[in-house]
Formats: sequence, C-alpha cells, structure tokens
Amino acid sequence: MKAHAAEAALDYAESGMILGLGSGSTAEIFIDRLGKALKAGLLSDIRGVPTSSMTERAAQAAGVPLIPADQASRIDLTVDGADEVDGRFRLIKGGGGCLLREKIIAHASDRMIVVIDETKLVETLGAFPLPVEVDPFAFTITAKKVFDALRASGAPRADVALRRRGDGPAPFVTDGGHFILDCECGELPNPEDTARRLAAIPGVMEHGLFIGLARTVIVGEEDGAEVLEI
Ligand SMILES: O=C(CO)[C@H](O)[C@H](O)COP(=O)(O)O
Repeated sequence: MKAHAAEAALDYAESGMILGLGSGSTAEIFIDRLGKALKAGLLSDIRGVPTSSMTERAAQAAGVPLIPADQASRIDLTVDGADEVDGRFRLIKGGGGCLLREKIIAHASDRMIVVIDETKLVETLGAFPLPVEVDPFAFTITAKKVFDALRASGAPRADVALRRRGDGPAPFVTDGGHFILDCECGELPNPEDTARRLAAIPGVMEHGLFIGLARTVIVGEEDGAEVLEI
C-alpha cells in the first residue's frame, strides 16, 4: 500500500524541481522510485533537500542528487509520509523523530504531498501518540508544560513519555540534538488549539501537528492509490 502511494507521487515530480524529501519508510520508497526515474532518464536536473540523516543516506543510495537545506532558496514540492491524517488534511507526524526538519521543509515548499497507506486515515487525530520535539535543557519542566497544554486543550489524557533509543535507557536524540516526548492524548477535540498551546512553550522546538500544510494526500490501497485534494 505504501509503495502504491509513493509511486503515484512520482507523477507530481517534474524535471528541474527542487524536492523536499520526507522521512520514513513511505518517503524512502518514493526516493527509491525517484532514483530509478532519474537513472532511466524519465526525469532530470532534480535536486533533493533531505529532512533527516536517514533520508540523506537513502537518497545517496538511490542516486538522487542533494543540496544542503541551507543552500536551497526555494522548494517546489515536498513528498513526505505521516502517522495520522484526518479529513481536513491535518496530520500527526514525527513517528520517526524528524518532525522539526520535516516541518521546516514542508512549510518552505510550494506544495506538500503526503503519502500514506489507508490505515493512517482517521476521523479524529490522537490515537497515535503525538510527538513533541524539545530542547534537552530542563526537559522535565518542558514535559510538565506539555502535559498542562494538552489537558488545557481538552485532550482526554496526557501521558507524556521521553522517547528512548531502542530498548535501552538512553534518550532518543534527533538530528538536531533534541529529545522527543511521545504524548498519548486520546482523540484531540481541537488540534489547532493544541498546536497553539504547544508552540507557546519555550522548550518546545516543534510539535507533530502539521496543520494547513498538505494540499494533496495520496492513499495507498491494496490495488492502487487514491489521490485526495482539498
Ligand atoms: O513523520 C515521520 C517521521 O518523522 C514519518 O513520515 C511518519 O512516521 C510515517 O512513517 P512511515 O512512512 O514509515 O509509516
């Protein structure tokens, strides 16, 4: 299903484009197919801006030319995955721990296409634990503020847990040197309000609610892909 979505997204890539390359398994399938299209001469003069070190490695392996993010003056199109998508194309992202860089690149792009399998479509966001990227400094204070913000915005619960690296005790550290708080919230009654409250906390670098960024969602199904637009 993920491959069907990723392959359908290739139709939107055009020669000469600067592409934001998202992170995660679905984005990596897109990168693989993009590399194949470049090798086959179906596309040319594409340059990718990776949203994580994992994506950078995947793009190098696929033969997709890259430019560092700080040298990209514009981004035509970003293709990225998501952990949840609701009917208004509000997203939860950050399952892979790359949400700050993913949001910087999505926000800078003329267009964002989200590639998901059909299990990611939800009526209400919140079954997937909301990732919040925080500065390690005083992160327990920030975690308490995150708890308060989630409860104040009507989340039925707010179990805030520091993400660990694998099964060990060491914290997971993002490419930017931050920690991730995974927040089990239950269904979020007002994601915009949740996003506003989280963004107002000084130690929060970014949260995993992506609102107003995606215009196209490609949903991979068993036998193809459906393109949804708003
Ligand atoms: O937000 C992300 C990484 O931070 C990913 O896009 C999200 O977790 C979806 O991943 P996958 O395509 O592997 O299901």
